[in-house]
Amino acid sequence: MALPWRDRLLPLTWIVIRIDGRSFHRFAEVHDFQKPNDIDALNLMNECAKAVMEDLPDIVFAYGVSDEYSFVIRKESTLYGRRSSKLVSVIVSLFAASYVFKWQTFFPDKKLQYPPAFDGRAVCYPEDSVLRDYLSWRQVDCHINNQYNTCLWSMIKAGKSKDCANNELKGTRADFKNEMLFKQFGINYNDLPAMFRKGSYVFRKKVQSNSGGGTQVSKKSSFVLTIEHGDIIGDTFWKENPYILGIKENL
Ligand SMILES: Nc1nc2c(ncn2[C@@H]2O[C@H](COP(=O)(O)OP(=O)(O)OP(=O)(O)O)[C@@H](O)[C@H]2O)c(=O)[nH]1
Ligand SMILES: [Mg+2]
Repeated sequence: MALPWRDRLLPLTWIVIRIDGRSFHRFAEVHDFQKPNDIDALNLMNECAKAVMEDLPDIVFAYGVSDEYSFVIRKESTLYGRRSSKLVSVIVSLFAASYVFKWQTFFPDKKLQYPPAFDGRAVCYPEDSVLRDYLSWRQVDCHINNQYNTCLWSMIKAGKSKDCANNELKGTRADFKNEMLFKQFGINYNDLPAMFRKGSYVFRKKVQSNSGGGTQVSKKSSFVLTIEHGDIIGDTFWKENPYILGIKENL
């Protein structure tokens, strides 16, 4: 048994717990997910992330793509004594249980064929800028994979074998793929849903409301767990929402 202090994550650092679906290549096949993106499956992932964040307020942000989700726990958190095994296992099991619990809502006509499983790992990021770099990296990965898979499945749907399509795409650049999608398949890549191109993120959105009446109207703000899709690379998103990570410097 690991000694508890060995399991403790470095104090005052961002903790990122990344979970990933186990053998989701097979899971997607067995459950006949749309290729390359299944809207219902992605929405189900997003709702599971939201459920995890509802349960654990110390998670301030989550970013998800395909079968993975990264949960960001605030620097000052002392949740479960910052024990890695406890944090990872609680988040993974809560996510997997939510996936089964909510399955029927997203797939009312599909039976869940077997229990899904997720793995998880914890990484600490002491610097705010490195946490932002991590999130940008996951979003770049989403873009690269999605652009590749959109080309691949357009070619396969047009009659090419998977091997042949993979060979044709090997080593090609982003602009080549964009042009191929447009010229051969009439797809303007930028018109595809942002959820496919940019992934999804969950955070507590600040909403302003008026309270009181007559001359006593005052603005009140509250925070609502929200799922959105868009750019989190660069400063714009974080400048517009500085309260999410509480990072004010260097913006
Ligand atoms: N058709 C379809 N497949 C998806 C979708 N989202 C995820 N997947 C599948 O899930 C896989 C996720 O990739 P990985 O996590 O690298 O592979 P994995 O099969 O889950 O294997 P391990 O994570 O190593 O256990 C993708 O390669 C797809 O096959 C989707 O929306 N539609
Ligand atoms: Mg996986």
